[in-house]
Amino acid sequence: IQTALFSPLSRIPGPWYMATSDFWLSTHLMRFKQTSTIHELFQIYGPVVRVGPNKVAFCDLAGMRDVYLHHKFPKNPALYDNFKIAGVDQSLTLFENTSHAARRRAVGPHYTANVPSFQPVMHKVILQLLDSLEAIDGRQPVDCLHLLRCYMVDIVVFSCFGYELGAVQKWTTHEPDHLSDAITDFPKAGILSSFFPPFVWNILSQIPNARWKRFTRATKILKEFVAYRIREMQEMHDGKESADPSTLVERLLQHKDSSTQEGLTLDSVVAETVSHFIAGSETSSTTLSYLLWELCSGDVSQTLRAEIDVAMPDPREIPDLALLQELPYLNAFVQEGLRLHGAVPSLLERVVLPGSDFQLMEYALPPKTIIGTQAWSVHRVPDVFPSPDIFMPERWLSDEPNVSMRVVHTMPFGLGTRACSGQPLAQAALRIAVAALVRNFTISCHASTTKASMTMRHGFVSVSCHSCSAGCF
Ligand code: HEM
Repeated sequence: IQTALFSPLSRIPGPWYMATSDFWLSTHLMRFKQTSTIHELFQIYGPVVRVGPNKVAFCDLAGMRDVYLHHKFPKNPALYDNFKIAGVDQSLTLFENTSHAARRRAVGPHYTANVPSFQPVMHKVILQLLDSLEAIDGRQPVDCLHLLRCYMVDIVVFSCFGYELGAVQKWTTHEPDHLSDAITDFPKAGILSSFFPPFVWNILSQIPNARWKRFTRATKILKEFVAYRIREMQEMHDGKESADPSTLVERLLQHKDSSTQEGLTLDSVVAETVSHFIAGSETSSTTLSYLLWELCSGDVSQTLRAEIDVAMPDPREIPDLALLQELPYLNAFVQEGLRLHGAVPSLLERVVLPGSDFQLMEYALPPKTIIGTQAWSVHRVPDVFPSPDIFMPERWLSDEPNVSMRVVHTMPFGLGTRACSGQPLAQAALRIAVAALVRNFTISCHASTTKASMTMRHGFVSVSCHSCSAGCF
């Protein structure tokens, strides 16, 4: 009664029961439906909805800019602490803006400076993937999400360590790949474990089933892999610093804070690197799977194929990134895929700071209110994106009216200082894979891949609950 009727948030519309307890929203989160539930609430209650005793969701451009760009409110620790790596912060989870800015100075330049130099390896991996598919020759359907995850794992591991893991090769030869499994398991195990006290989770993790044990030990597997490779790199360099660090780990090991001159602890380097494995592989491969799903429809794939056939005369010669980034229909296709199927569609929760005197539309929000918007809803505002549920790359072509308005209404990589640092790598990997696959294959859906099987399930990132849920092609 107190929180529903007498809280400063009681003027904000929303279902009455959601104002009484966070339990209701959690039930949707547990069923991987929080994002679509909040989207439905916007349609019923309007652009500002109270979704918990202390939580407000909104879908409004001015609010979006205010929260993420102007006020730069810190992240809600209750959500983001779940992504700490064995209790250690990484850039996604750092609460406070100053410590985040320092970490970002260590990480950010890696992706802005080095991505073009990763191209030879990205080309090598995608050619291995083409070879594997050619060997199958359309005789059986391919679980694309799994294969594309291997593609991304190979790229992200190379970007972190300069080491070629061979995940796509292992996929081809059916070798077990515990690292790729651990990357997939990590977010699901994180969500599941957050519903139990640690001692109960520890007991559950003792259940004697090999696959279940690996699931519950996902963080440990990732940490051990990263720590081992870091030791190997340190021994290789034998204390010598390379002048121009080309891998993420080298950059993190060399980093010194500009004011204190202190470096990062080894635990922080491990946590930061593990987080890039997870943030980079699952997100990009899910988005790629959805792009393939859209390619199964005739018109889009024909227009894209016509453009790529010209840009890529030799099907085995992947063009330079600079050229791919100039292809208007490929760009529009990727942009539209990120709009409809971006892998982080959910509430990016922030906390209103004391003293900020924050006003969201006509509502004054007290300090410590949790607020956020979600890409899923922002990307479906019908006034900005007519027929929002239809996949229509044409809406991004530069001669279309209102393209610049659409650009400011998109946030697949988040917004402001906390936006995705890996965006240049993701954008490159998406373009290279789409161009190579479209130039070499005709893609069609297996009977098991339906609209229902492709319905997105989302926690914080979109998750696939069984191996085929994001597409057999
Ligand atoms: C299509 C692919 C991707 C999507 C849709 C995506 C989306 C996002 C979003 C929305 C955020 C901000 C989350 C927030 O505000 O809470 C984020 C953060 C982050 N992403 Fe990505 N991401 C993708 C690929 C990647 C890749 C390839 C990497 C690196 C290998 C990466 C590394 C990160 C990191 C380190 C952060 C934390 C940034 C910070 O707070 O400083 N992401 N990503």
